[in-house]
Formats: sequence, structure tokens, C-alpha cells
Amino acid sequence: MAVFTPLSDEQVAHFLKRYDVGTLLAVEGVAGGTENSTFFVTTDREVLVLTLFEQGEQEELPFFVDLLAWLDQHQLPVPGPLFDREGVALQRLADRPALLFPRLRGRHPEQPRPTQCAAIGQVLGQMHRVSQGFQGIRPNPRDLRWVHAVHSRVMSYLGHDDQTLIRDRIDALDSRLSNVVLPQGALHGDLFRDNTLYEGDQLCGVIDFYNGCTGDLLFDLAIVINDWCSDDDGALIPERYEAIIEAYARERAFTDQERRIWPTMLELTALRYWLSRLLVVYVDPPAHALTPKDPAQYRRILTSRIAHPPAPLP
Ligand SMILES: Nc1ncnc2c1ncn2[C@@H]1O[C@H](COP(=O)(O)OP(=O)(O)OP(=O)(O)O)[C@@H](O)[C@H]1O
Ligand SMILES: N[C@@H](CCO)C(=O)O
Repeated sequence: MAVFTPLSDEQVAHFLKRYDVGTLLAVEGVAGGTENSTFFVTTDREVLVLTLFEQGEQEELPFFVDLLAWLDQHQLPVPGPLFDREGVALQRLADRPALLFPRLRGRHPEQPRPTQCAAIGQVLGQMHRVSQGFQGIRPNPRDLRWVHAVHSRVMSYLGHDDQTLIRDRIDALDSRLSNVVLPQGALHGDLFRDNTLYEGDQLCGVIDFYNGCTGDLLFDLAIVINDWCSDDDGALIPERYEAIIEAYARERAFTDQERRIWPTMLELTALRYWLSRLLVVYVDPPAHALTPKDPAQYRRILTSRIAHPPAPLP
């Protein structure tokens, strides 16, 4: 469930008066999602999404609003935040920060076809090109420094082999990533399949930018490859991998440094999600009773990336 703060129809109707969006017909809580309260709001003119921010770094919300608005202005398929009659996007409702968005059509792809993979590769490449002109700054909070900072918090819950795997990987990443300078820009930061909406092969939108940040563009692509292209054993699925990489490369050419560091970036982002999922399970469970995502899946992805380096970037 993902309505942690219920809202009455009267509260929503009153809230909508700030905007030029028509009058309320219906409000429906959205079942997906784990962090925020989300509602589909139907007016006599359109269908909207209302998000209440329950937790996380709320002082960062202006960055996310600016990034979404920037991508929307550059014709990327994202839900650009709605601005009220006074030009304000970020509001308060039920004592929480609130944003209103257009509702995008479509469903999350579970087993994406190569054509659907090509669509996300193309849009991510376009997004990265456009994001290089974005002025906002929010250093990537889940990079190798974060891995260093948090890994010791989960070690005592793990067996000897897992502890050794994590220590060895951090050592390898340290030596391979020192003095590496890669193309920078704004990142989605969590572009899993369940943060996209498709109708057939058409990508209708990319949502949930609340891990958005700035940093190595390649980090974002590696997150996508690990989630979209891994089988149950963690191995890469070649047809999906090729479709994403080829479509991305048509939008943004890779540098030599990126080509060299690519296998390392896949390992770094696999370790990042293994650790973040371990933290949720053992250290910092969410206040709400939700089934945590399986950390072992990202252990399998990590060991597969170490054993079988990917096909080189074009
Ligand atoms: N603009 C939108 N158009 C259509 N559906 C949306 C939109 N925004 C959110 N949703 C739907 O609401 C669900 C929850 O939204 P969101 O991902 O922002 O919440 P969350 O609590 O941050 O979830 P999580 O971080 O677990 O993905 C999404 O999975 C999607 O189904
Ligand atoms: N996409 C994340 C959860 C939301 O941050 C994961 O699969 O672990």
C-alpha cells in the first residue's frame, strides 16, 4: 500500500483551487510505491497524480522539481510538475510537502522486449545529453564514498564469504576508480523498470525522480543495465543489453575512459543496490510494513558481473 497519509475529498478539492485544472470528480489512492503517498486525482478536465512526501530528504525537493521541469521543457517523457496560478510547484498539504503532476499512461514492463529496451536506452541517452546543460547540483549520494561509509553497518549480519566479497570489491573499485574523470550531468538515480510506463513498445514516461542527482552519467546507465537486463541468476540477457546500449550510444557517444571503466561501473552499481537492500532488511527497515526487495538478487548480479565482463561499449 502506498497511502500513508489519507486525504479527504474536501482536502483535495480545496487544494486544487490553487491550480487551473478544473474541479474534482474523484480521488483514488495508488497501491504501488514504497516511500510517498500517491493519489490519482480526476477533475472534469484531466487526470493528475498528487504526491505527498512522507520521508527522505525533503530539503532536496526543489532540486527534483527543477530537474523534472527542465527535462519536461526539453520534451523528455517525464511528468513535469504543475505550477499553481502564482507559479509555485512545491506546496504543502496535510502538513507534508506536496506536488501535482499529469498522470501518464502505461504500465511497468516486467520482461521488457528488445524494442522496449531500445526505447529506454534512447530516452536515457537523450536525457543525459539534455541534463548536461542543467544547472542544479546534488552530488550523487550513492557513489563509492557512500559504499565505503555504509558497508560496515551490514557486515555483522553477513557470513564470512559475503564479508570477503564486499571487502575485496571495495578494494578493487578503489584502485580502478581513482583518478578517473567521466562525463557528468544530472542522473535519474534509480531507473528501474518500475519507474517507467509503457503502452506496447512506446515509452510513455519515466517517473520517480527522487533519487535524482548529479554525477557520472555512466552510473545511471549501469543501474539501468543491471535491472533491465539481468536474468534470475544475475547474468546479462544479451538481446536486452545490446538494444539498450545501441540506442543510448546513438544519442550520446561514449568516451574512451567510459569504455575502459564500464565493467567497473556495473560492479559498483550492483554493490550499491546489494548494500542498500541489506540496509533496509537489517539496519533501517521502513516504518511501514512493506516487503523488502531481495538483497541476494544484487549479490548474484554482482558476482555475475565479476565473472563475466559485459560486451564492450561501442
Ligand atoms: N505521473 C504519473 N503517472 C502515472 N502513474 C504514476 C505517476 N506517478 C506515480 N505513478 C504511479 O504511482 C506509483 C507510485 O509512485 P512513486 O514511484 O512516485 O512512489 P514511491 O512511493 O516513491 O515508490 P517507489 O520509490 O517504491 O517506486 C508508481 O509506481 C506508478 O504506478
Ligand atoms: N529501486 C530500488 C528501490 C527504490 O529505491 C531497489 O530495487 O532496491
